Amino acid sequence: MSEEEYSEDEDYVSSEGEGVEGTEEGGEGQPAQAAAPVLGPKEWVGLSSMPAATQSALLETLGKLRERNVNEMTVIFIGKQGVGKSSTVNTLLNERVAPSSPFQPENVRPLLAGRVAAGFTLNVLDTPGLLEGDSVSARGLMALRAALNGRKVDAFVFTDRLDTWRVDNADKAIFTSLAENFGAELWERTVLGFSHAQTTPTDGRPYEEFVNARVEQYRKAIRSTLNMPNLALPFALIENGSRCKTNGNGEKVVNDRPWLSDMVSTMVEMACSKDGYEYDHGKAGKKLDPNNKHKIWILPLFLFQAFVLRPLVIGQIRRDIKKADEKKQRAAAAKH
Ligand SMILES: Nc1nc2c(ncn2[C@@H]2O[C@H](COP(=O)(O)OP(=O)(O)OP(=O)(O)O)[C@@H](O)[C@H]2O)c(=O)[nH]1
Repeated sequence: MSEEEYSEDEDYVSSEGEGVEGTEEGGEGQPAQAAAPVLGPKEWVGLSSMPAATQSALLETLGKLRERNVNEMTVIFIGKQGVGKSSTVNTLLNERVAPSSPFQPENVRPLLAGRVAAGFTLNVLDTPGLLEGDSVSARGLMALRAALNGRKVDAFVFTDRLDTWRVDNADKAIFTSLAENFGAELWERTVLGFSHAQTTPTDGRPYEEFVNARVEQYRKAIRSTLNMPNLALPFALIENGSRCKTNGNGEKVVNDRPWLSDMVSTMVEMACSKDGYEYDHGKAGKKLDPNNKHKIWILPLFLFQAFVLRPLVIGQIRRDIKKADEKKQRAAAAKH
């Protein structure tokens, strides 16, 4: 299996190299083991086995960036567990770079795969799920931070399933957490990716209407949770299942549209419309450290204790001692 893993020093590390270890997360989002040797991105071999129509559509779309003298695009898949992030990375590169399984969700991630075609480098990052039980996963956030550190990201693909209708409090907690830890800028560069898109609406309504309703539900939830009513949040449909329909050109289609080239086109539009996202380590690092949470109160509390509470308590003790002494003296005087 050809698999590349993320290295903190912004390089591409192939697990096929000699003595290369995984990048299991250590504390503070740092990989526990240094990975070596360092290799450059590999040729995008999976592209050549895609249908010719998909190949030319992808090269034409990526060519829009080349026209702007941009030779690289970095996209990162984020979202809950089991929503299809790894599968989409694999489908996009047409290579099994990210292990995807319904039973073993906790793979070594973040994972970076850099692939070069016609002088253009496509960097794709897969990250662990952002939910742990009912709460936002600190491990997931740290892995995302490790993936973002020192890297310019052109588009985030916030992935979820098209065929589930829930956007619950846990989802909203993820929206908020991402904004708090990585800035609202992350959401301004986010494409909503809906997997399991080859589905039949259960209520019998037309497919497009069904898709629009799900997309609008999601957008509304994110915009209102973050109080960002003007977030664009373009969307892409994804179908990684082996039963995905194909058109006459052999391209995988959803609702008669070749979804893979449509998805890449949406990513490229995002990359063209905004400067790449750069993570502010100092700012966000503090948020992720639970020990920093209440540090701001340490000094005021100390001063309050030293200059207000302590004198008050000592004063009260002295008064009590004085009162007790006076009482004793009065009792002794009464005896005589
Ligand atoms: N039918 C269908 N199945 C999908 C699709 N995307 C993913 N799956 C399946 O859903 C399961 C989970 O997919 P993954 O790609 O591992 O999901 P993930 O988001 O990477 O999950 P974690 O590793 O838990 O973070 C796998 O069994 C996939 O085969 C899709 O678009 N359609």
